[in-house]
Amino acid sequence: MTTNAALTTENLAVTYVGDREVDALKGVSLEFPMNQLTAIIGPSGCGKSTLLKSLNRLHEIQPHAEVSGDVHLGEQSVYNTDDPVPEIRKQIGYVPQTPTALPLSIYENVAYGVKIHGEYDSKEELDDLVETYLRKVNLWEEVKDRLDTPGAELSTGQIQRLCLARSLAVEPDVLLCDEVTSALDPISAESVEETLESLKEEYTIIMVTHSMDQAKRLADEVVFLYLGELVEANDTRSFFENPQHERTREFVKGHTAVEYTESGGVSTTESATADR
Ligand SMILES: Nc1ncnc2c1ncn2[C@@H]1O[C@H](COP(=O)(O)OP(=O)(O)OP(=O)(O)O)[C@@H](O)[C@H]1O
Repeated sequence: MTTNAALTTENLAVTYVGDREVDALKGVSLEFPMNQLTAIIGPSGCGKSTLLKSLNRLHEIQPHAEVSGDVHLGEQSVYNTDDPVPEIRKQIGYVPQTPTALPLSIYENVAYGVKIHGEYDSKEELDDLVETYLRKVNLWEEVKDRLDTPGAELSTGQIQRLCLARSLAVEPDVLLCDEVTSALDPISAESVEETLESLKEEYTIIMVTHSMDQAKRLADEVVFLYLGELVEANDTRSFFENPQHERTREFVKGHTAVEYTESGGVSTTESATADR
């Protein structure tokens, strides 16, 4: 990967210490290049969401998650810092899988974070910001005549783009996207993909996806995890056309599945899927 990294992880490990101890992430060191879209892929349960959420300490809202190692945003440590967590999450935004509008108008959904952080001087400036970010996510033309109506009245795909606009409006350095198209119908998913495509030149985006087709279409870089370990990180073309590791080759050609056994261990199987 390139040395022009927006975000780096150093030996990042996450263990869930609830009823059953799970080493969900095992010492992952990675660089996420600036102004590129990186897709995190791998079989179910391999730690994709855990990695994504640990990048802005979102896993901390779950009980029983222990972390070691560190994440750096540029030179700044995400874990060894006195900065309040909301400030970190402003710099490293997160868009969840399920599109959820705040119980506010379309306008206020976008303005929400900007108002909380107090980063505007006048109503005109806020109006401009709302328009700018609705345009960035290709939603302005669809909603400009009904900005005062509830965000929740939009379609699911529109709400997901509204969520993107809300995250972008606080000007994050990095945007984390957790399977942001998986809850959408194909047409809405396509419009969100088009939005991500248009944003990736300007933003550092890190996206978890189950779809290898989507990773091929959208990603500049691909990170492949397997049972909590980093197997391979490479540019998308090299990753799919010339995988360096046998495990990657197996996944790319057959889609490795992981199943948990009754004793709590894991077994692996190969199965062809339509999702490639
Ligand atoms: N809160 C939790 N408590 C205990 N174990 C957890 C918790 N969250 C995740 N895990 C376990 O950690 C491992 C990694 O989970 P994670 O959700 O990160 O994987 P994933 O690759 O995102 O999975 P999927 O593709 O199915 O969404 C799995 O074994 C999962 O069961």
